Amino acid sequence: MLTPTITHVIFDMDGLLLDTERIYTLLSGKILERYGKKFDWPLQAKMMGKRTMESAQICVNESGLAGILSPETFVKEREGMLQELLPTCSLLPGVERLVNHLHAKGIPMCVATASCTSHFLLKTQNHSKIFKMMHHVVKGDDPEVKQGKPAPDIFLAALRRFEGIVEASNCLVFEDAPYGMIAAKDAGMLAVMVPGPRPDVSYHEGADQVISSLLEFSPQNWGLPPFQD
Ligand SMILES: O=P(O)(O)OC[C@@H](O)CO
Ligand SMILES: [Mg+2]
Repeated sequence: MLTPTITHVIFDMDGLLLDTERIYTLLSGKILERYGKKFDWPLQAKMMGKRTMESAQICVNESGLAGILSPETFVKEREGMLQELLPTCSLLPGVERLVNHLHAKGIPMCVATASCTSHFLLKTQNHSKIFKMMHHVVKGDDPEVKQGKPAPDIFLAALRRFEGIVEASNCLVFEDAPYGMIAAKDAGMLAVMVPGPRPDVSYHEGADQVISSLLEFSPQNWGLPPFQD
């Protein structure tokens, strides 16, 4: 295969840069338990990458709680626990090494996350060094993002905010979620999936490469400068 020429990188955030999906899983499970329901991976896969109210609506509907638990109540019951736990999130393996490397080599990078601004601030408050290296961040509540993932809007908005004219085909997206993968591919970009600890390969559909963590990523395979170490 010809080595692609990647000139720009777009990072998803939850479950890709930060280990926040475990917090969402824990809290969604806690709330559903109160209503005698279980939170499982197929449901999580439908929620990952979705914006707050969209993911709450999916959770309530798919758990058969429509009419019993409203998405607004679900979000309200979860909010207090999120405020407490989100600032405790850590960087996922390989993030610091890759972001520092690309920054040192002058590769423009940005973040495209379904996270709303208030949650973004909680999640990143202890990781400013990493996020300072991003050229820009597009969040789920950005006015330009009409539709959330799996629509390509957020990645197209991220593309437009780089300096100069950048081709989607020269952009590499890193994502953990099936809907995020669809969004990246529909935006005309190349995409590496880091699916996290889940065995079900059916969710890897459409990825140009699947790796178990960013520690496995080889920049030179994408036309990016190789690691020195
Ligand atoms: O950062 P991403 O993975 O787009 O998702 C955030 C969203 O799942 C949390 O509300
Ligand atoms: Mg994600």
